[in-house]
Amino acid sequence: MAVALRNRLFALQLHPASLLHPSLRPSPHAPLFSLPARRRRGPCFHASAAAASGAAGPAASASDAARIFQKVFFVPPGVDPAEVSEDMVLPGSNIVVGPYAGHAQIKEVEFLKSSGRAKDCPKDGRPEFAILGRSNVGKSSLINALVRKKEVALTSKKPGKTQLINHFLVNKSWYIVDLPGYGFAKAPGSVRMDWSAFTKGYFLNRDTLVAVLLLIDASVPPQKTDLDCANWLGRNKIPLTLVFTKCDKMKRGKRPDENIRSFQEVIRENYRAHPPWIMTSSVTGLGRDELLLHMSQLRNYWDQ
Ligand SMILES: Nc1nc2c(ncn2[C@@H]2O[C@H](COP(=O)(O)OP(=O)(O)OP(=O)(O)O)[C@@H](O)[C@H]2O)c(=O)[nH]1
Ligand SMILES: [Mg+2]
Repeated sequence: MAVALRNRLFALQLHPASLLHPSLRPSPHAPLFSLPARRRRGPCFHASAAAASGAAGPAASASDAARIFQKVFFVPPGVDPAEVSEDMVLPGSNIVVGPYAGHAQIKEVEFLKSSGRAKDCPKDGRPEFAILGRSNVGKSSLINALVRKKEVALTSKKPGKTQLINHFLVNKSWYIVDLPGYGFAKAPGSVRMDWSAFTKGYFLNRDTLVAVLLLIDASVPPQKTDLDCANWLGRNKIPLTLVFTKCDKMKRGKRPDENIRSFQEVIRENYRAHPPWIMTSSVTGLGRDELLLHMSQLRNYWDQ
């Protein structure tokens, strides 16, 4: 298993996780990792047995370093937590690549429809990823970067550009969903999303939702609205991946990785375990291939 995964990573010309900035490496005090179970279809990605229970499992004979790895990294189904090693982790993330990863490239993408309400969204049963985050965090830009097209999703310097639920059909088989941003208090009432109605109608009832990609602006310190949102998703057992955006930017002398670390420290208080996270930049393409690979393993597992 480990050899196959290593080969796959090598074939993708990814760099080993040892290139992670030291500040992003797991600390011995990092929280246990788990991802909420997928609703209605049984258990989804979860912490290793040892990490979930705190008991000594197969990891008992592993080194301290290996045990820390198993606790802070996202260990997908099909991977024996005791076999996890640094070179199986996607660079700039805490995500281990498992056997469900594959077919990550996007060959074609088409805009399918915009919906004003959750109940108007497509009902064809295809799996989907929702792109969620504050206004201006870079949701539409990330979609364009993922699909490698400039204007598939419309972007703007002004917050509040995306105002409807936009479904993009990828490779005729799954959806990326661009959502309006939250936390844009200045938007006039007519263009402001009714988030309380939306969350009930979409996140809590969308059976085809594989995961939420919660975008966090890494160029600014942790924001309360983002933490509230992450906590809400966690409480409602909706699988999420934290996608840090704008990692190319520096602001107020703070490096993005310091902001990321601060965010993780705060979220740790509310999460029993840490969700998967990944660093990206829509300007430089940082994290693009890695995020697509992660999405492929979530999708393929969901689809089986
Ligand atoms: N430097 C940098 N700028 C970015 C990045 N991603 C987005 N931006 C800029 O941030 C601004 C907002 O980007 P959008 O993609 O429109 O953000 P959004 O989250 O879709 O915004 P709303 O639709 O208003 O909620 C634009 O000016 C983008 O060019 C990034 O990775 N790095
Ligand atoms: Mg947008």
